[in-house]
Formats: sequence, structure tokens, C-alpha cells
Amino acid sequence: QPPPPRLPRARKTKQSSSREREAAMEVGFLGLGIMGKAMAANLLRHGFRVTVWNRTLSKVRDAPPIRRSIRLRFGQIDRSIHMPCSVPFCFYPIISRTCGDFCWQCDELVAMGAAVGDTPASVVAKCKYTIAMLSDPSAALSVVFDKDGVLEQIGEGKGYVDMSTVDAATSCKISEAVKQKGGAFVEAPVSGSKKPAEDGQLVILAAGDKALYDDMVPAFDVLGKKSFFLGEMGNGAKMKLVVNMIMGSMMNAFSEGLCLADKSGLSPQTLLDVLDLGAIANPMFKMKGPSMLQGSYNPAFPLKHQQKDMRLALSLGDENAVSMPVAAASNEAFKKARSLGLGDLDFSVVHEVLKGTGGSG
Ligand SMILES: NC(=O)C1=CN([C@@H]2O[C@H](COP(=O)(O)OP(=O)(O)OC[C@H]3O[C@@H](n4cnc5c(N)ncnc54)[C@H](OP(=O)(O)O)[C@@H]3O)[C@@H](O)[C@H]2O)C=CC1
Ligand SMILES: O=CCCC(=O)O
Repeated sequence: QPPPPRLPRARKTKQSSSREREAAMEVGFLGLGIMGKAMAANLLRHGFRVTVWNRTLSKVRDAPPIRRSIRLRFGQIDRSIHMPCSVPFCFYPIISRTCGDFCWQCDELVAMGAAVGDTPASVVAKCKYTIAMLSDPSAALSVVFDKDGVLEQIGEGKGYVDMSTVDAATSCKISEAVKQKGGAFVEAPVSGSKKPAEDGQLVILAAGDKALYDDMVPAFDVLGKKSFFLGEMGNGAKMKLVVNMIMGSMMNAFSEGLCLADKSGLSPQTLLDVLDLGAIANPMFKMKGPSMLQGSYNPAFPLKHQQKDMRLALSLGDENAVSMPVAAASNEAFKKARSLGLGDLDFSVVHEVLKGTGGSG
């Protein structure tokens, strides 16, 4: 028997009965990265029929019907390993205990009942509603406008929902093109990272076509703990960028504080305890602090995406003549981390850069 999926079981809430009524809803899902995989899994667990697509199809197709692809992590080294068929399943847990954390690749979604689309266009052709969760503006535009993209099949009676973090201009461009073809579009970036995505505890920041938003509420109820409808197209993107600009600046201040405590002879662990009891206690410090002290940066929110968000937020500041020196300095630290090859690790790895530039030396 293959081992059970790693993701947690579905959470039951008071909204379950309305979810169950909508359980037959069919959705497409484009982009199976850290967030997309967890979100698609949640929809499947709640009875949605989901057709997935990912640019790198091996993430979907490598293993079914037998799971034989595992990811091994040794500190900062993260490798996907394909086990030969001759390695029996019963050895996998032993390998994982020996080698550290592991997770099943996205064939898990197929094992949970997902269908696989060949292209974004084929997913849209099959599904009335399609959700995307892609890395950045260029990925979001490519999946819509390129050959075999969303635009080829979107039209009357179909809805497209982009939950990626992008800028307002990207959302507006996609919205215009989808509307021209007769389809409906909602932008719906999310607050919350890998764990909230696994637990259906995201905060959804939607804007655009209100009728499509209303249609999507059963799915949003599964994916998140709260959805905001923010009005005109672009407001979702802007809200998300403001939130992440604050988060990125906080992470820099937090890292500097850990360095300062350490350098001035205080215990950084005691600093975490003090922070957690005071007015600036927050889930991010609580969750990231201990792993940062251990120098462990398995990616929940990759640094390259946080830097993209700082860049887009600074550009929003430019457009509106808002001076943001704190965000600008934080962006420099994230850029430095990227230049050192740390972009795929968790954004808290900026701590290592700050240590190197004067922190703990
Ligand atoms: N991780 C987090 O904590 C959070 C992330 N976000 C945002 O959600 C989005 C996704 O994040 P996350 O899942 O972490 O990112 P990942 O880097 O894990 O996944 C990115 C996804 O985008 C796909 N992709 C990248 N470039 C292209 C392209 N040119 N064409 C088609 N597909 C492409 C990747 O496909 P492939 O596998 O082929 O590379 C992958 O499916 C980002 O906008 C991020 O800012 C929002 C909230 C939290
Ligand atoms: O965009 C990523 C946000 C991560 C979070 O809200 O914890």
C-alpha cells in the first residue's frame, strides 16, 4: 500500500453544508508550485472535480499509478529523486527518516482524483471555472496569451481567476483580454503561506467581476478563512502588494533585531520569548524565528517571490509618489540574497545576508 498523503485532512466548519451542495463544481487549476499544489489538494479533498496543469508536467505525471518520486532535503540542498521501481514502497519511510524531510511530488494530486490537462487551453475548454497560481507577472501573462494559453478557449459562460501575486497592470491586461473574448475575470491574490494553503486558511483579496466572484465563493470558502471583494480590477493586486511590502520590511527589521541581540551579548532565543509576549507578537516571528536561529530555510515563501513583491510594491509607490525608504532598504537586502543564489529558499534567509553585512559577521 502507498503511504497516505502528507497533506492534512479536510477541516470541517459551519460552511460545510453549502460546500457539500457545491461539491460537484468542476474547476481547472493552473500552476502546481508550493501554493498551487496545496490549494488544488484542498479543493479535491472537499469534493471538487479538479483538472490540473503545470508547465513542468513531470510534477503531475512522473509517478502514477505508483508513487515513486520523492523529494529529499539536506539542509539547504533540495533534490527530487526518482526511485527505481525495484525499490519497494516499504523502504521509502526508512529512506526519509535517514535522509530528512521528504514529500511526495504532485502525482499525489492525481492519486487524489485530479485529471490532468495538456495545456492551459485544454483545461479552460473542459472547465467552466479555471484558477491560476503562478509565480509572477511574466508567468501569469504567458499562461494567458501564449500559444495554447487560456485566451484560446475562454469565452461566454467561462470564468478565469488568477490568484498569483502580480501588479495591477498585469491583472488589468488579463481582464481586458478575457472580457474581449466574452469571459469573466477575477484577480484573487492571497495572504497566507504554505501551511494556511494546506489548511484552507488563506485570506483572499479579490476584485473584478462580481458575478464570477459570487460563483467562486464555494471554492474560496474551501481555500480560505475569509474573502474580501475589493471592487475594481487591480485593487486585489494593490492590497496584496501593500501587505507583502509590510511583511518584507518586518522580516528585515526582525532579522536585524536577532543580529543585534546576538552581537550585544543577549540570547536571541530570549528575544523571541520577549517579542512573543509583547505588542509586536505575530505569527510570522513565532513561526520563522526558531528556524532562523537554526539557519534552516526550507521554502514556504521563496525569497525570489518576496523580492518580486517588494519590487512591484515600490513601483506602486513610484506611481503614487509615496516615499518608502524602509521598503527600499529591505528590497536591497532581498536583492542581495538573490544575487547570492538564495532566491529559492524561504524569504527568512535574508537573515543570513543581514548577518553577513554586520550582524554576526
Ligand atoms: N509561497 C507562498 O507562501 C505564497 C506565494 N504567493 C504567490 O503565489 C504565487 C505562487 O507562489 P508559489 O507556489 O510559492 O511559487 P512556486 O515557485 O512554488 O511555483 C510557481 C508556479 O508557477 C509556474 N510557472 C513559473 N513560470 C511559469 C511560466 N513562464 N509559465 C507557466 N508556469 C510558470 C511554476 O511552474 P514550474 O513547476 O514548471 O516551474 C509553478 O507551478 C506567486 O505569485 C507568489 O508570490 C502568495 C502567497 C503565499
Ligand atoms: O505572499 C506570500 C505571503 C506569505 C504570508 O502571508 O505568510
